Amino acid sequence: LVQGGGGTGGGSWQQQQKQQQHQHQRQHQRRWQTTFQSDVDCPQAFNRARWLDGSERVELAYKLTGVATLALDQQSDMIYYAIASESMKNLVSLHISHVINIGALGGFVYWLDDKTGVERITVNGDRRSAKLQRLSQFTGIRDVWTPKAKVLAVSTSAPQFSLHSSEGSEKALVCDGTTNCDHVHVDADCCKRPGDFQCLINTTPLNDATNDLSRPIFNARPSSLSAKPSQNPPKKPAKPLKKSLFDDDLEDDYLSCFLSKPKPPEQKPKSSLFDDDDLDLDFKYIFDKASGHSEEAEQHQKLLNFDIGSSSSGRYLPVRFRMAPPTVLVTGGAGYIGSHTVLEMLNAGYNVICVDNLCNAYSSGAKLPEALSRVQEITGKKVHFYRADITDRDQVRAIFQEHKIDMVCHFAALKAVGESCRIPLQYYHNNMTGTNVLLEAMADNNVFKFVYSSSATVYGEPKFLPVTEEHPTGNCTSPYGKTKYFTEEILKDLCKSDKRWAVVSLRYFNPVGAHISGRIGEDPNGEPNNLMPYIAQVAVGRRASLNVYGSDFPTKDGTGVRDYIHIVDLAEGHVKALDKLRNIAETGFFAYNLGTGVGYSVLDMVHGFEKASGKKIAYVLVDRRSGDVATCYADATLAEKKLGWKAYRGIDKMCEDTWRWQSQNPNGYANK
Ligand SMILES: O=c1ccn([C@@H]2O[C@H](COP(=O)(O)OP(=O)(O)O[C@H]3O[C@H](CO)[C@H](O)[C@H](O)[C@H]3O)[C@@H](O)[C@H]2O)c(=O)[nH]1
Repeated sequence: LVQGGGGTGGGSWQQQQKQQQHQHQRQHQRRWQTTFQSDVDCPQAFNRARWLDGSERVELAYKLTGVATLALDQQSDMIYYAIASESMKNLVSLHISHVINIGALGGFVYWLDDKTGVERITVNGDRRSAKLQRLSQFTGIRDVWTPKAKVLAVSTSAPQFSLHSSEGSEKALVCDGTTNCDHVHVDADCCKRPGDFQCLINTTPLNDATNDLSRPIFNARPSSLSAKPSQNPPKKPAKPLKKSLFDDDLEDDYLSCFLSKPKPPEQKPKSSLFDDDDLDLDFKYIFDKASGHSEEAEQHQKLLNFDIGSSSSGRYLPVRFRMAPPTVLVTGGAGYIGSHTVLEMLNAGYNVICVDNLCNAYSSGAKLPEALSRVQEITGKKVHFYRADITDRDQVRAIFQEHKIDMVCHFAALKAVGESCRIPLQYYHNNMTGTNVLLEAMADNNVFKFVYSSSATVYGEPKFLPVTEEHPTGNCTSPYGKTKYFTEEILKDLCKSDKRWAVVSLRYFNPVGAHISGRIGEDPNGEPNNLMPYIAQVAVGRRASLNVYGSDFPTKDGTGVRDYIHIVDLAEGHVKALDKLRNIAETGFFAYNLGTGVGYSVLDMVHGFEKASGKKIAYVLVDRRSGDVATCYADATLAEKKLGWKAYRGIDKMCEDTWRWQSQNPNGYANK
């Protein structure tokens, strides 16, 4: 995955280090023409790599991120060095995505696939054939082709961006200034003509009269470029090339591209880009439509996680944009937390593939487990589902073979504290071996972004409150808790051993509640272990009364105090974690508490539920349950700071939503 231009990076870095940057710019004015003027987040790797030149810089970014970054403007030889160098040997495909920088091909996208070397180049636009063929000869790359790309452009710091139709004057897409534009508003009236589009990266507000919006950056019309396969394997250069690969008429070529008036499409594409009036098209949709057939659509999807190049003019700025969402494998996706998270992920535009062995999820025997079928019904989006066990290596590998997975969100685990004391081996096998199998399959398939479903249980008995992420971990009493703790340790070791891993471990406090629709919720097998489903089942008449474990804790009413968090808040936390992983090249292990920071007692929850349901909850005060602590609640400020996430649904909402689910589904999904 590559962002082009010597100026990879963005303004957060620039803002922090303006002085250094100016110095850097002066020093490298010729070599690195691109300036850094956007306020988009600058991926960490780019920051770290910024003082290195040439292929060194590229290689460093690659090592740090597993993502190839080619930074080039006038130093196009760098492509050659980078491809030929040892550290890039795993590259199989190169996508030349974008042309902005004067005198250079401004953006290059690589994606890793296999360990066989670069095999394919794709390019957006139709003006690079000579260069690509030369690149093909130099590298032995077998296939050079041009997809029918429709190129999109977005702005960063500007309050709006625009994508113009081929006439160059009408607004096609408008998005309000965010750097992460999954969904854009499409003005269907001016998007109906098929085929070609021009990009404008508009760095100033649209109402700025000085900004000429009709000026195209380049023409993204497809061409029929193809190069002959080369028989020769890639050769390492004996010495650096004297001439640039792309030193011929590039600048002219670029300029003509930049300034030329678009030609009408040579042939009518099979379908219009925007052949309906849907005003909420997302980029994936656009690309699926644009590419006309599935392989190209799939290729396009691979190109979507990149930051687009920058220009030295200051007029066109580096942009992070996404034309289609990544594909996330969700293990345990049919469970309580999994299904709610899948729903939020779909709403956020992710493609989701679920795997679940259904050991704790209801299925009527239909293709989809009931919870996921309802998630599809609520979202109107498709979920791919595999009934499979993550401890089964072959099954897991088969899923990775079948799909191009970008990230993994791992919920699949056994979770009952008491049961884990009775059958610890099953817990260790399922929770830890399963995770190892998954991680191995990920690494084998070059997938290194992982969101882990952890728990406040890793803190053991709190030594201080609220519990921050700095609180020591590992003092867990149950085998279940230990599996969460050990897995976190494995993940930390993994991140230390290989800098490509980016892991977010989310430490949940006490998830409760249900989706507002009342269609999905918590449906435990047998007698509930946890408080909220127990209360709900008493309210609905399935159980006679609640046992309140302990009334002599040093708390306001003697009952245990916990940090209950609404399941939808929790699910949104996962989406934020995925967003972080997909947008930032930073790697390593990160743990965040997901809680509200507020503690409620057992009796608070009972009374809250009575209020929401209008039902009396019968309860009996009994002895403490072994292993229960008096009070536990989170400091969740780190998640707010780093993920931009905060829980905002309170106890009333938690109880209301649980009741809606339980009263509409008194016997859970089976509804017997
Ligand atoms: O029938 C019940 C069930 C629970 N409780 C009380 O309700 C509170 C919450 O208990 P839960 O079982 O709902 O939740 P825990 O805090 O014990 O455990 C939860 O949070 C832990 C982390 O703190 C782990 O993640 C664990 O898996 C998860 O269930 C505790 O004071 C408990 O004693 C009752 O009084 N009666």
